Amino acid sequence: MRRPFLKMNGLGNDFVVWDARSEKLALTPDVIARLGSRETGIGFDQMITVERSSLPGVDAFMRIHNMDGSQVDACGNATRCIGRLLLEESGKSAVTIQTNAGLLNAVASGVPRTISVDMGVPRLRWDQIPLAEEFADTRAIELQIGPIDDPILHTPAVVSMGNPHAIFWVKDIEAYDLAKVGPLLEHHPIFPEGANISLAQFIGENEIRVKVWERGAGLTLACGTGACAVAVAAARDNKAGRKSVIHLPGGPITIEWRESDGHVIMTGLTEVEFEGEIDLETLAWEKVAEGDLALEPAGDAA
Ligand SMILES: N[C@@H](CCC[C@H](N)C(=O)O)C(=O)O
Repeated sequence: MRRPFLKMNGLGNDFVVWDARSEKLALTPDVIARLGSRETGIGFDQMITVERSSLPGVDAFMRIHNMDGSQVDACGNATRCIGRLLLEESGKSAVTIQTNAGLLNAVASGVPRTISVDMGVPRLRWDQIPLAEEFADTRAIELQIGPIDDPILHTPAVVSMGNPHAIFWVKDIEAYDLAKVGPLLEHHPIFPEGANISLAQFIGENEIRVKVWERGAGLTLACGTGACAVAVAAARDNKAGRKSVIHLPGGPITIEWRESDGHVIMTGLTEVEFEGEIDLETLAWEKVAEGDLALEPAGDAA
């Protein structure tokens, strides 16, 4: 059985997107991991399945799997990509996407291929992250790796954007081997559901350089929820204002933690890489059309 898919990315954080609104699709974690492998499969950081939502007024439900086959509740970059597809398809000025982390609204930003998503209210209590033990203040929790008297990394801020994030403030993000320390921190017992691990460095007023080791996916070029979590952690600690530009390896993303209602608004670029088709029995796949095929021509990003 051949099935079409789209390959998209948000600032280089890449996805295979299935439209399962009229024809259901259920892949096992093992098949997802095989498809996600850049050696043997299509290769992606996350797999997104767009399904019908049963909620009135909601445009679609978005199911998210990491490349290792695990299902998760939130993915910022993919929400912008799916928001763009639904906006272009419907011609509406705003769409609502149901996720397991809540309902998220997406609008076109006015800049070609650049979408703004209301990511909702960050969750800051220890049991919402979740953490394995109680911390009254989640701006800097007691956690360190490396020698006790000379830790490599210590006292991260923790934030949930529907998924768990730990943020380590450092002077120079390049001074750390995130591929080495990321897996240790992702699976640290303080995080019962694992965590996405960010290194964050101030490079100017409200300008932060960030690298993310993603739970279930490893180092990615960008993590949208990671960028939101960093911006919230910075503003919460008075290290930055309510609006920051987060510079990820894949490019910049603007995050505003809105004063009026505490919602986090994420604005950044999306890209359609190609359309493909796959035989779901053999997993043999091919590209059928390349390039950013959707409506708007390329332009400068925000
Ligand atoms: N790339 C994402 C986050 C995807 C999920 C994450 N790896 C997790 O396990 O929570 C983003 O753009 O937010």
